[in-house]
Amino acid sequence: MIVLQDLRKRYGGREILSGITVTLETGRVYAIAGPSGSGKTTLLQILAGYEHPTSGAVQVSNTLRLEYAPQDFLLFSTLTVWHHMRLKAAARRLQERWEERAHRLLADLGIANHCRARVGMLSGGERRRLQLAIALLPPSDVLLLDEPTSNLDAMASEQVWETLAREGAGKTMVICSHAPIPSQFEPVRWQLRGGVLDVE
Ligand SMILES: Nc1ncnc2c1ncn2[C@@H]1O[C@H](COP(=O)(O)OP(=O)(O)OP(=O)(O)O)[C@@H](O)[C@H]1O
Repeated sequence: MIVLQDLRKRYGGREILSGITVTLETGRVYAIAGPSGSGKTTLLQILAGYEHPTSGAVQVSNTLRLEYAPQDFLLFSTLTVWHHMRLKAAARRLQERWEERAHRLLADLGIANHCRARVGMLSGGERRRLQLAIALLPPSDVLLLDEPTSNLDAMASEQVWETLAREGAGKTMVICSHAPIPSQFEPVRWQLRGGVLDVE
């Protein structure tokens, strides 16, 4: 379980998040929509531990394994797709059969044929899918996904949602997206507006 208690975030004099209190239940999917600049990424970064709130509390059980797929590409342009999977495997100390799993994820996401390509050569949509494959590679309990289908056409988006439905089964997922999240996820739909989170 993840609990946010009166969470506030200010940048300079501006309050981006204005007192968010919510409980995220294990195994549920949370879809966060909201206008550009409303603070969706900021909220995900706080959940991921990349940003600190200005005030309020974030309680995340320390047994939970979180993986975060950011909106910006945190990738190395001179390394290949496979190098990135290898780096993630090393960072998470994966041992058994991670290569097999990595190949399957890349295939499911439609980028297996780019395994040996340098990331600098990939399109925005291919980078987006690599970013997701990296987040999905290790075992996890919570997936924090920022715009998982941006830069993707309808077919590639479909591949992403299918992969997330399979790989995310039983996990808590928090997904920020301007695109609608398929109803098969039965998401709790939130709107972030004016620093406040409303259930739709
Ligand atoms: N490190 C920072 N320093 C100062 N301001 C920031 C910082 N990070 C974000 N902001 C500001 O906070 C606001 C919320 O940004 P955020 O990226 O969280 O919005 P968002 O809802 O994810 O937007 P989008 O839908 O366009 O991705 C924006 O006005 C942004 O300029």
